[in-house]
Amino acid sequence: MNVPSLRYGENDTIFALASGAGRSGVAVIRLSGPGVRFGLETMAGGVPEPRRAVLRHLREPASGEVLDEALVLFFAGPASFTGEDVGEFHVHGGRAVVEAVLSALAGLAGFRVAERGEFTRRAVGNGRMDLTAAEGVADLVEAETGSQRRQALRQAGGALERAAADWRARLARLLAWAEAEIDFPDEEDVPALLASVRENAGTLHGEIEAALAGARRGERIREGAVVVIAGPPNAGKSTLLNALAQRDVAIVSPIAGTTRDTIEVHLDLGGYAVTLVDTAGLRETTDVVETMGVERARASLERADLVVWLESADARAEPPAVAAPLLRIRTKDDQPGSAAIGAFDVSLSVHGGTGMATLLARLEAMARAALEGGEQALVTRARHRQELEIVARHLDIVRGADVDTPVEFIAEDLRLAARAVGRLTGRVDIDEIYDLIFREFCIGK
Ligand SMILES: Nc1nc2c(ncn2[C@@H]2O[C@H](COP(=O)(O)OP(=O)(O)OP(=O)(O)O)[C@@H](O)[C@H]2O)c(=O)[nH]1
Ligand SMILES: [K+]
Ligand SMILES: [Mg+2]
Repeated sequence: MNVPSLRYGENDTIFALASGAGRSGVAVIRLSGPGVRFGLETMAGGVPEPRRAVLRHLREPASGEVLDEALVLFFAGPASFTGEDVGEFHVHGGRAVVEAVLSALAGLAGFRVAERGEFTRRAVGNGRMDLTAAEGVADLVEAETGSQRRQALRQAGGALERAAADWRARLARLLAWAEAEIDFPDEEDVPALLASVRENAGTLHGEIEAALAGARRGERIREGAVVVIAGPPNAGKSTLLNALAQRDVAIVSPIAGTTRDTIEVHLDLGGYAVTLVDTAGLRETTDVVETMGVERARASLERADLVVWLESADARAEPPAVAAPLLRIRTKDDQPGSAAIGAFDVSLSVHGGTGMATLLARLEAMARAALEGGEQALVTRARHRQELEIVARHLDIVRGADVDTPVEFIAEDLRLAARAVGRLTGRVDIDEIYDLIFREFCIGK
């Protein structure tokens, strides 16, 4: 595979702390590259049998001082995560132990600290996985909810990689037919050949449209559905946000116009990731800062997957027209005059503790309805969607071609479609795409 080269030291042996920073029971230090055997011999007194954990003293190479007693593992390339020789030290997770082992490694010839995502980048470079699977690995590390974990696991396991490889192979075959026709034109065969190319392009187009149909759910599972709390000033929006987040995130006060910025909180709603957004109360105002807050609130309403509209007896207003589904809530149920508020879906009082369970159940049901099945989605990022939309556009042109369409035009559309699939999986030279993706990784992955 053709992979952009790293800025420096592709042949270096890289190492990093692969487990979390800070004190822990066990810390895992990972090494990968041509010097791994040498590193294990120098520090652990030998190279263990592949995939067999052995207990060894780790020594500082120069002084021979014992740094720790560690579990040592060796994975011989190419049957390893990166495709290179890989080693692991499972050491006691104290800061001084980790520091000592890392600085001993740094002293070995040809060894250096890994860049962000470099282990996975090498895995892609060595054909162990494609870019979409690498993105799945990054998502797995970031997963906060069950649905995110399941989706990431499928993707890291190559669900989109396999589909894309199949699409690309079929596009290549169609392209080969079209190019053969350009090189060896045979007037008689043209209609039959064109019919076959059109039919195959149509089938492929259908499969890609089906993948795109699940894209929104896939992306929402990954990023979290956006639930926006909105309403007039003092309706109790920030109070509700704090109650749902179970901590004091937003300032609450009896002064109308307290919240100005949007405040975001990540919640796990019945296994689905949700970003809950508190907004400034919507009203006409001459206060410059509050006006900016109201503008931000309106922008949030536009990107909402669900709007939770709050009203109370002392803060009444009709909701604005929004594209997303809207849940109308009557707050401060404990207040006199609440009954005067008509049409609402849930009535609650954060102070009185009533109605909260009903609201949570409604929110969970709406999240489930919006996202269920999303963990099966192939398309989980805007990047995937954008490339596949390009593929679909070109295939749509090909399937609609007629006898008068020059075969060169058909070939060009097929080529552009294949190139977009190539960008999706990383089987092209595009440094920016790599940088975009691997920037999200932490060191040691
Ligand atoms: N009685 C009663 N008062 C409440 C309840 N919830 C909130 N309040 C009060 O209503 C006032 C406004 O609450 P906030 O949460 O700041 O309202 P907000 O909608 O965020 O207000 P802005 O940010 O200014 O738009 C505060 O004094 C809260 O204590 C409730 O359930 N019952
Ligand atoms: K307030
Ligand atoms: Mg507020």
